[in-house]
Amino acid sequence: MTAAGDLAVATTGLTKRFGAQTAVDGIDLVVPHGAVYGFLGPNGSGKTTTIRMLLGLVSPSAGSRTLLGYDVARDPVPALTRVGCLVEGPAFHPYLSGRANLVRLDAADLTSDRRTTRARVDAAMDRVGLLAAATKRYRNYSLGMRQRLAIAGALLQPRDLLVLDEPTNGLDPQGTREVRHLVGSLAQEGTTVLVSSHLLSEVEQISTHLGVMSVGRLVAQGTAAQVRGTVAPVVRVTTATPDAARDVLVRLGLSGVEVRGDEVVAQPGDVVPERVVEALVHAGVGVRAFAVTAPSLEDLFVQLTGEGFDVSG
Ligand SMILES: Nc1ncnc2c1ncn2[C@@H]1O[C@H](COP(=O)(O)OP(=O)(O)OP(=O)(O)O)[C@@H](O)[C@H]1O
Repeated sequence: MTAAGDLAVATTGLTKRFGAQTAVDGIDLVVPHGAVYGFLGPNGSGKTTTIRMLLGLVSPSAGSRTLLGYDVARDPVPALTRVGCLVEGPAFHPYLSGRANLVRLDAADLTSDRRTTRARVDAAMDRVGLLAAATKRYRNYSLGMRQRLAIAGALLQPRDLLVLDEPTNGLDPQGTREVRHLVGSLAQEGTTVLVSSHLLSEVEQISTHLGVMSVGRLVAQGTAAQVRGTVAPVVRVTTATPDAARDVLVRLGLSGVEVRGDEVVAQPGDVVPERVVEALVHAGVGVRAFAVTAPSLEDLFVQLTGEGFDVSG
């Protein structure tokens, strides 16, 4: 058991009820220092509510949470001082430059040192690759640049932990790549990052750890490899007649049988691969390819949450 002090984020039985609805149901988050923790789940599964509790923006109905070893309820100032966050994004002024917007944002932070504002603003803009566009008006920024500016806003002070709620929501593929790249490089410098998303493709390439939410519960958590290991292997059959193949797999007793284009994917359970191939051939299904593989992240989420995830924007 790891002590909370060794973890960047730890929660115990964290719960939030809204009236009769339990939006977050007793979750125990474990985010080690240095991790990029992909906090995944379909819309409405409780990610934002969890993040708002972590940041002290709403109080939990039950349970506790620590950030960087400090209890958020008891010691909010030390807990939150070195935590940068992006939740619903700051409101930037369209007619001011990116730099002027960050100066305004810094002025709103009562703890910041005015003498160093300019240097910190430029360092943050440089960090997110926007220094060359510092004097450009915000309204002329692309979506990716706007989001990078928002992340720069979270970097005006030194941060050990960044909490980003759906940072690529609404971005085009180019903007998504920019933000993903930025998160990856911040992590390489040693900042722990908790990043939420309902889109698999956004976080799977950069996450060292995953937590998967489904209807308020944390249904899987661990290193990316551990989480993948919690689910069973899948068989994949590629064929010109996927519907016929699906019927064979269902008759054989495979579970989670799903047709995806010319591929049929299922969990074999106790049915050995030889038996599957034999039954397909016997039923006259032309098999182009057959494989037993570790589940893709998409398979994983279907198994864990019972829902398909959006694979892209
Ligand atoms: N202030 C509130 N009052 C009542 N219900 C709320 C409130 N905030 C969230 N909820 C409900 O709690 C559940 C979880 O919402 P939450 O926003 O945390 O999910 P999410 O996983 O972040 O989804 P999304 O990606 O859509 O934000 C939802 O059913 C939502 O309607």
